Amino acid sequence: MEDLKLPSTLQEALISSLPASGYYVPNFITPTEEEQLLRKINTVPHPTWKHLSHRRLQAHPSPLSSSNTLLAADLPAWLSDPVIPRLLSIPLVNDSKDNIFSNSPHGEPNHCLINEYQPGQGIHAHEDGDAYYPVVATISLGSHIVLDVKPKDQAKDVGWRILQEPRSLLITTGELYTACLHGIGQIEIDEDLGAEGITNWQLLGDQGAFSGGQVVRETRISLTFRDVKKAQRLGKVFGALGRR
Ligand SMILES: O=C(O)CCC(=O)C(=O)O
Ligand SMILES: [Fe+2]
Repeated sequence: MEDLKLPSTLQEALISSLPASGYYVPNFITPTEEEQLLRKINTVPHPTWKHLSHRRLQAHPSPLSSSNTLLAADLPAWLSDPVIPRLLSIPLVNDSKDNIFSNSPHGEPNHCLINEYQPGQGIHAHEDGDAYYPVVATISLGSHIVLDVKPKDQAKDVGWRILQEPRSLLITTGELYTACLHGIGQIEIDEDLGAEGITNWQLLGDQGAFSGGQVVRETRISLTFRDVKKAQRLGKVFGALGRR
């Protein structure tokens, strides 16, 4: 049995050097769970992947409509279990029943984007916008990656680098979601890894794997779980059409 050591509250996982709030949990899933997820993701029928120039992606249960509405449906069980219950099991603070999605419109994630990056691929600096409740829970599979974060306010000449190990969970919310941009460099080797440049260095599960200062990327898959604010059940959509 592979043991998981989850933090007893999210405060233990707070990345304190970042604008509020980012949380990092190494080894959020086991190697066996990682393998099972990768197998599922890689055996979905080919058309499910949307190919972009610098990555490919799947949207579950489906992509958002042009008005940012989700056709509400359950996430596939292989994607939601055990990840979502585990995520919701971590209290925000001591002696609280609240978790990171307690105040979101649906009380839990209803959407998951799966991004795949080959070494040398990335995603330009962007914000995730207001289609979603401002919490993103990202699980990394297959390889580490560095997420670059900077304030939207260009006058602020600062930035942070978050190292995401395989099997880790990163939660971005608060100011980090609303006032910052995030992106992933299109490079094959991450360099300058260490306590100086990596903002979550003290929270890593295996600092030793990165202490040489540089690591070659392999194929990395991210699962980004979010709560889409506008979600409509199919019955309601048809009902509305019928009334026209
Ligand atoms: O792959 C990641 O970790 C980031 C993906 C991302 O920023 C997005 O899908 O909006
Ligand atoms: Fe994003």
